[in-house]
Amino acid sequence: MAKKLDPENILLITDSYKVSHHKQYPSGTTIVFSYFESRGGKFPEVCFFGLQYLIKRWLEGQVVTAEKIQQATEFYKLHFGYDLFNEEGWKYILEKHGGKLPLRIRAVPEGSVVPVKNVQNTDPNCPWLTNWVETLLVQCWYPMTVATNSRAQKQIIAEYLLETADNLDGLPFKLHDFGFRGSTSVESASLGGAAHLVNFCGTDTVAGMVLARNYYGCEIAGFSIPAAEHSTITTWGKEGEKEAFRNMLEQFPTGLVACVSDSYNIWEACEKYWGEDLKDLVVDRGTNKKGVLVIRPDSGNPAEVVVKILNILYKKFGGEKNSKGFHLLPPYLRIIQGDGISYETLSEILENMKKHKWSADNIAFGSGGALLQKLDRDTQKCAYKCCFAVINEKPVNVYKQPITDSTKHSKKGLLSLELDDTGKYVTVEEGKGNADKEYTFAQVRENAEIPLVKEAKKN
Ligand SMILES: O=C1OCCC/C1=C\Nc1ccccc1
Repeated sequence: MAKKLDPENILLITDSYKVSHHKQYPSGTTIVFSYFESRGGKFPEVCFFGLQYLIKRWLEGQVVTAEKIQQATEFYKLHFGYDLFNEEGWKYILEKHGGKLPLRIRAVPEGSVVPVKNVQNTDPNCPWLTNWVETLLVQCWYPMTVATNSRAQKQIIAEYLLETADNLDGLPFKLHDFGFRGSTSVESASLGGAAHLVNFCGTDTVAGMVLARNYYGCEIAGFSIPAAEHSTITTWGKEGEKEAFRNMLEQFPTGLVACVSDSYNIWEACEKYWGEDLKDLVVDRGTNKKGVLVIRPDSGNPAEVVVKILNILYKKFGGEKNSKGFHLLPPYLRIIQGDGISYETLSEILENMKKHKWSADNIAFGSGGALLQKLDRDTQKCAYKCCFAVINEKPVNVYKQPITDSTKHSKKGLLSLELDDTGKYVTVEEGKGNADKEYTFAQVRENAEIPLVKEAKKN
């Protein structure tokens, strides 16, 4: 039985080819300076988020130990078939820096909507370290892209609320994270779930709130409510669906409760069960116990199904017109559409509601795969490139400009390396091994806030 490897060993968290890179830089290279950027993509603006987690989770403190070096040495000997691994280099970091990484990572504040981050080695003997950590740091593409995609949907919903609702008060709970099960791992769900929570407060992805607390100091970053799933309805049988619904109202006598209602016939569920047989219970729960019933369709064409349900419920429960002249169901009755929701489909649904004079206040959305999973590094074209180096004390601008793809050219030259007053390139103070600027989740949310909300808060 092969000896277990430590999956948290930073010497094993890189691309294999990087293990050979310490032999490939020009001799005399003392500094490698690289930057991370989104070269544009689906969204013109990107919301930067997740670096703090990556640093605290993987790069902070004494991350190098003699045991980890030994383990990596043995592993890479097997992997390459001979001694290629830079054992000396890592031993140097262990001895000189006590196992902390002599790196300087600068980035815009978490949550800000400008995509710039740069990295450099701070010990002239470890120029190969800057790009060793590329593999890990480029994974920042994921939380950044989720936060960006989620924020773009916040913008859409805010616009429709401004047009069809009295105010933006409901915005934080308008897009609920349904994506935990569709995520590739618990860690990616935690990162993506936290990224969504930069923009909203509604989530079922518990892992996201765990990360928000553990890495951004937020005690509770999201909220949810008691809600049915198909199994808790269908176990009552088709004949028992109405009783299953009644049970929901009785088991959760106050507050919001959501009930998926499309197991058999959503039209009959709204018309007969909610609209007639259980109507008094719904109204009483609503008016006397501040209860809100949230009816959840989960199939059919979302834009059509939502409007058809609104019309049925209006016929049965009545409603009112708001200050913008749009219809609103009674305050104890709302809808959540959690099927087929994405940046692309959101507008179709909201536009169809608006066309039929329905306020966006009547509805909330749930999104799963599109929110946390249907993205990749190309969505925002995230890359990490070396743009500057110091070789034999000479500054060198570094760039690539492939003749085969001009859009892949990289920025060149010093983006913001420290200079001392004699114009010499100084290796900034040794990596203290910890992030000297930490952001609270509240600060991240404030940095990411959309202009429409900032405007509304002023008035
Ligand atoms: O359907 C689902 O699939 C994925 C996990 C969450 C989920 C529903 N949750 C929910 C929460 C609050 C109001 C309504 C539903």
